[in-house]
Amino acid sequence: MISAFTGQQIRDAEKPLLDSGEGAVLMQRAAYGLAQEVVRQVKRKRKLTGASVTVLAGKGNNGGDGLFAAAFLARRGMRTTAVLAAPEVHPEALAAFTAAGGRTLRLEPGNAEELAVMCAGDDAIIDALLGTGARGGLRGAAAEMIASLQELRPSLVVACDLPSGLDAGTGEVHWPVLDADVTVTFGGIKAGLMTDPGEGCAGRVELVSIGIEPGLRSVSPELRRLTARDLGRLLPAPDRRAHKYSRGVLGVVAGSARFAGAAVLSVHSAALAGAGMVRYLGPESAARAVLSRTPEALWETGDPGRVQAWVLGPGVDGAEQLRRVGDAAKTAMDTGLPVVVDAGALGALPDRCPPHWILTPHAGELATLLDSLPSLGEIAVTRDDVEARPLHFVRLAAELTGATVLLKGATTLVASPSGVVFSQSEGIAWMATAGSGDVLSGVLGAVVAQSAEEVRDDDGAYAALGLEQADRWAAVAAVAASVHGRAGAEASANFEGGPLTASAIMAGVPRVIGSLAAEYDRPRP
Ligand SMILES: NC(=O)C1=CN([C@@H]2O[C@H](COP(=O)(O)OP(=O)(O)OC[C@H]3O[C@@H](n4cnc5c(N)ncnc54)[C@H](OP(=O)(O)O)[C@@H]3O)[C@@H](O)[C@H]2O)[C@@H](O)CC1
Ligand SMILES: [K+]
Repeated sequence: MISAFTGQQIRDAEKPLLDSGEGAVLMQRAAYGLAQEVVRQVKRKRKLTGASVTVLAGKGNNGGDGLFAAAFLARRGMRTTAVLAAPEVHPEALAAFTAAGGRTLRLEPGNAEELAVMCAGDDAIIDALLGTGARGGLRGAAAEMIASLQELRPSLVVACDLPSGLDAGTGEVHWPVLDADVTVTFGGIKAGLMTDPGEGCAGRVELVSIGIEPGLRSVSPELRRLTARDLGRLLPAPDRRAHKYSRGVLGVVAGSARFAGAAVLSVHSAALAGAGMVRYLGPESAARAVLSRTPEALWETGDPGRVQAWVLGPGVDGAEQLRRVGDAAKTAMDTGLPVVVDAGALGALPDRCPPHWILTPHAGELATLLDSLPSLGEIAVTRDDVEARPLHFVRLAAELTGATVLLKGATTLVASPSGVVFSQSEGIAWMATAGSGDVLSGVLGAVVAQSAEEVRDDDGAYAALGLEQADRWAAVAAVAASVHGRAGAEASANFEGGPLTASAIMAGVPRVIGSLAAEYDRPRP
């Protein structure tokens, strides 16, 4: 599992080392790691000697890291320029930079655009204006220069610790921000690099170890991300004694006469993601479409019989389907079954949900959901608000509803009611397509139905993540989000990176699950 921390958590971990006089050593390690990454990137395109690099240096230690890194690059034969964005910058770093032969220019009111044009053609730019000590975003000439550079699209931007203007803890962004190709981050990954909009500005994230890591081991991370290895361990797989009922039976209330496709996608995805059986509840017209795509499913017209989990809501429309949603929700509440609540069912929630109810809104649906909660008071939340502060709002929704909340997006966040948050980002932009969410609901339903026992087992794979039982449902949802994202990314790769349909995402699910199981060397069923 990858852990990410707030700027403050990182600074707290640094403190004992700073107090014992090791600050300069930490900075050297950070600067060396940063310089090495620039070397690697530049060498992919050309010879290092004579290549040009400009470091944009702010007044704090982030600027210090950048200047020390540039001094190293000057000694490796690169043509180095420092644009100093403050009257005073880190004095030792500046001295090292000048001694290595670097050229310095001062950013002043009036020369921002000229400097941007000058360095936009360089082989690399290091953004070392603001780091974890930033309050708010770039201002004045620095903001002007960054805005101009962003328009000029430089060929390689390496952010020092984090792109300047990004909040290290929340991922909230104070524009303008220069999009990085690579962010070299020190000591621990900053949470703002694993949640939007920050993650969208950070490019690839490289972690450089500087020696503070032992101090972070006992810290509860701000964000968690499951790796392929975690997924291999957590994904359910049947054993030899399995039968279809023990495997996880999923009840699905989805679709309607108008939106039959949502039911088709949700049910078929659940079947492909390994549910032992899927029971479908809906009108005859939708049921016909469901059964023609998934003959394995059962159309339930009366009492649906036993299930291990429910999916409620994709494509539901009209009083009849809403009544089925209400009936299933009541049964689930009475019997303690896990439920995935999507789309049309999000408006039919009880006042308080348990953590094994997983809500799956996108940003607009989350805004509507929050607005409908009396506990939020008079505050109105819009889709733009959620998109600007997804980590804040997904946590708030989980806290106020009591449910686990999965917020769909380029980076998918899943929050437990107590505030444990997972962030998965395997998907690709082509997945923002009609029906993609219906596929996720089916995959999640199948994973939930198969995992319920494992989640409750205090010696099981979910417990091994070190989470309380109520928080483990967020990990279950993260597993499904990751499978969905990987299926989309792999399907697009099969089309040379081309566009996707929801059906193509769905078709990729079994292969992803199979290859992830292999990742953990788990015997195949
Ligand atoms: N600690 C360590 O040993 C290690 C730290 N490391 C590195 O240090 C970075 C953190 O350094 P930092 O604490 O100096 O903060 P940083 O972000 O560089 O500068 C902020 C300064 O700028 C100012 N300022 C604030 N907001 C502003 C704004 N919007 N616009 C303009 N100015 C603004 C503010 O000054 P003030 O205005 O308060 O006088 C503040 O002093 C960290 O990201 C990592 O790269 C690594 O080397 C590993 C070892
Ligand atoms: K920076």
